[in-house]
Amino acid sequence: MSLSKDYIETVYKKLEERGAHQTEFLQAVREMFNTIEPVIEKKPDYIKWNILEQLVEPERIITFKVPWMDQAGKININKGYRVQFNSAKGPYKGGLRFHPSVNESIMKFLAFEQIFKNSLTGLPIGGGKGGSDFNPKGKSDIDIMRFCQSFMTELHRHIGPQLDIPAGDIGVGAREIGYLYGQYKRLNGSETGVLTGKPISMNGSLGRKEATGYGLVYYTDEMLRANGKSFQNQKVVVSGSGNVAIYTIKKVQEYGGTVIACSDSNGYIYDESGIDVTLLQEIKEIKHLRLSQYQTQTSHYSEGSIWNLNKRYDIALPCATQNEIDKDKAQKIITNGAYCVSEGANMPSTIDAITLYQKNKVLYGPAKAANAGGVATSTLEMAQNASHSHWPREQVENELKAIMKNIFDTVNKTCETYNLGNNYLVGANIAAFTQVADAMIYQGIV
Ligand SMILES: NC(=O)C1=CN([C@@H]2O[C@H](COP(=O)(O)OP(=O)(O)OC[C@H]3O[C@@H](n4cnc5c(N)ncnc54)[C@H](O)[C@@H]3O)[C@@H](O)[C@H]2O)C=CC1
Ligand SMILES: O=C(O)CCC(=O)C(=O)O
Repeated sequence: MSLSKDYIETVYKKLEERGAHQTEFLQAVREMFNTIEPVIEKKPDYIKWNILEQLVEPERIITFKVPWMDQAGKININKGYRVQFNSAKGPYKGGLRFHPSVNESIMKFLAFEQIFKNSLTGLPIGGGKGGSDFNPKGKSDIDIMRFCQSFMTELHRHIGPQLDIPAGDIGVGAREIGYLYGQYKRLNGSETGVLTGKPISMNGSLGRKEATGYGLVYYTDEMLRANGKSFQNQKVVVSGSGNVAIYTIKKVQEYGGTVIACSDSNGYIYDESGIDVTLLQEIKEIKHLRLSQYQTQTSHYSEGSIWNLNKRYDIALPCATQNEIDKDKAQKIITNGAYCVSEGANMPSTIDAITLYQKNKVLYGPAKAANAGGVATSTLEMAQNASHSHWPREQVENELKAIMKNIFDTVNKTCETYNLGNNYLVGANIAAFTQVADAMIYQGIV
């Protein structure tokens, strides 16, 4: 075994021994560690500074109790988290997730991914993530507000515009960010730059809501065009029907593709003539109903995973949740004819699924590059708040487009430098890792 391989495996083994039960976090680290041997080999300083061991240990994990009384007078207790993982590139930045599956492993994997994603944007932001095992599904506005107020009553002392700037993720949209900000303001006074993804009337940025989905399509379009293809006349499957999925579907349609299926956690709709995104928005974004309520003359609803669909399509855009595509589902996607998988969700593909994409020469856009448009636009929101300005939609969208193109160019150039062909996963990981690791070395042992 080479010195660098030996170093990588020693650090991983130690991490595994210390927390074997944190499977999602270990998976995210394994996926990164599988790809960085060439840079560790090239730069002995990474071993000298023990960068990998420094990198996998969060700078701080805040865990707290979130007690709240619901409308019926029942007292509920949830767990709250904020993982402040790495600040080498700037203040901690990353979303909040409210979902019953939330635990420390999921928070750590998301924060770990965020470090590298944020670095790829080229903007001065470190990596963090937070959330709660609170389930917002089916809750009234009053219950959501009470939970958010209690959550922020603790979180407010750990965040700030120069320290840590949370935003949304699964289960946290503009409504939740609004309630969280209201409580922050009661406790600390006006400080608009402390949260992003705010409603527009509360100094949020135009274009933030659409940014992750639009950014995914901009990034994927760059990747397709670099390989002589485009969205034009392509059949596309998008998982999820939340924030990222809806704006992905919208932009794919603008780019000439047809989205034939989308899903929620219960099932999926299939419509060969294309999803009616206006109807989808009405059902999911406005009325917060189940996807089974979507009905047109040509649509069919089925229970189960969308990745079990047996139809021919060209491009798969997973936009729901982690590990939604395992090896068998990846095989099905390939058998259905898809030549491109590009990720809107964080870590939607297992390591075995990724290996299968690579064996079958599937064009693969890894999440940390492909879905970076949301956090990039959050940083544009921070810039607007800090300069007491409000940019027109066109300005935000142009900046987002330029950032996504720049991310693809950086990844592509790294592929050229390291002779990786179009292995964009390794290109993205190496480009992101070197940025963060070099910044850490400049700052010494901190
Ligand atoms: N909102 C943002 O700006 C960003 C979100 N992401 C990632 O995108 C993904 C989706 O997030 P959002 O759209 O913001 O959340 P959301 O809460 O608006 O929507 C989540 C969607 O995923 C579906 N879903 C959740 N669990 C599922 C499961 N086990 N199986 C199938 N479907 C499931 C839900 O039904 C819903 O349609 C997540 O992985 C998130 O981390 C990534 C970058 C930024
Ligand atoms: O907008 C942000 O700060 C965070 C977005 C996010 O959570 C993500 O990129 O996964």
